[in-house]
Amino acid sequence: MSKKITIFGMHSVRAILEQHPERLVEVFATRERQDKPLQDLVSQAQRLGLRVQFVPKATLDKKADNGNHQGIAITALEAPQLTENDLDALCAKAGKAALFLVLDGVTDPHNLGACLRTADAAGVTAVIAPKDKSASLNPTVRKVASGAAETVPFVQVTNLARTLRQLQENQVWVIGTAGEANDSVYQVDYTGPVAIVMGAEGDGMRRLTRETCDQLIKIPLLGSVSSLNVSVATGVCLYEVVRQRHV
Ligand SMILES: C[S@@+](CC[C@H](N)C(=O)[O-])C[C@H]1O[C@@H](n2cnc3c(N)ncnc32)[C@H](O)[C@@H]1O
Repeated sequence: MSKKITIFGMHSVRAILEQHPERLVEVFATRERQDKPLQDLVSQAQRLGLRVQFVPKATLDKKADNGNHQGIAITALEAPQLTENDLDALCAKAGKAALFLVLDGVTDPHNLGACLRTADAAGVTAVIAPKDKSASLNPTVRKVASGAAETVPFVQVTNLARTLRQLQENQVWVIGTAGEANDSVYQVDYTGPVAIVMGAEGDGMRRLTRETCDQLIKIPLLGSVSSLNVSVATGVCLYEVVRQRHV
């Protein structure tokens, strides 16, 4: 039986209503807000046959752990957990278009949420992260992801270096990112199946992760800072892939 989770905020709730209505258990909306976007979402839930419970704002504040719920929260069944066992099938299904975002130890929920949001926008096949020492899909991540945590497959693996080798066996070219790399993000051909590996906020990629990559790339930095925020760097890399594949 799947665990029940709380999801809040208009975008995240809409993503579940539209993409996974079968996972919905309960819907709570605030009595205090009557605006049209919220009413539309409530009507959408009611059309699905769900009973919407109208509750005081304080009840939603508590459910969202004081996060910005925008007047709506739901209880939903957690999506089935994906692991390394699912990767071969994901590679086979995506074929040449496979695009993986690998996060080696991103621990800040806001960064994970922002990476998922960008991954969704860029058409990523799946986001991969190690089970340990990484942020997991908590309510803050889901809210920051703006619905993307409900749409992008999130694969949690036991051993990241082994997972990168598994991707390589599936003909995926594994590209690590590091400020001191020789090649620029703009010099690589991303038209075949690729995985882009991002490092942790503080230390970057771990040694074994870095050594397993087929190639390392840097994003040129022209000012005085020594690195970009990991979610910003993710956006730069993924959108170079999008530019090459779709523009
Ligand atoms: C805040 S940085 C980590 C900085 C860390 N001190 C290091 O040396 O990698 C977090 C991650 O964002 C990505 N990143 C940030 N700036 C980058 C750059 N200029 N080129 C390539 N990747 C970058 C890398 O994935 C990096 O591991």
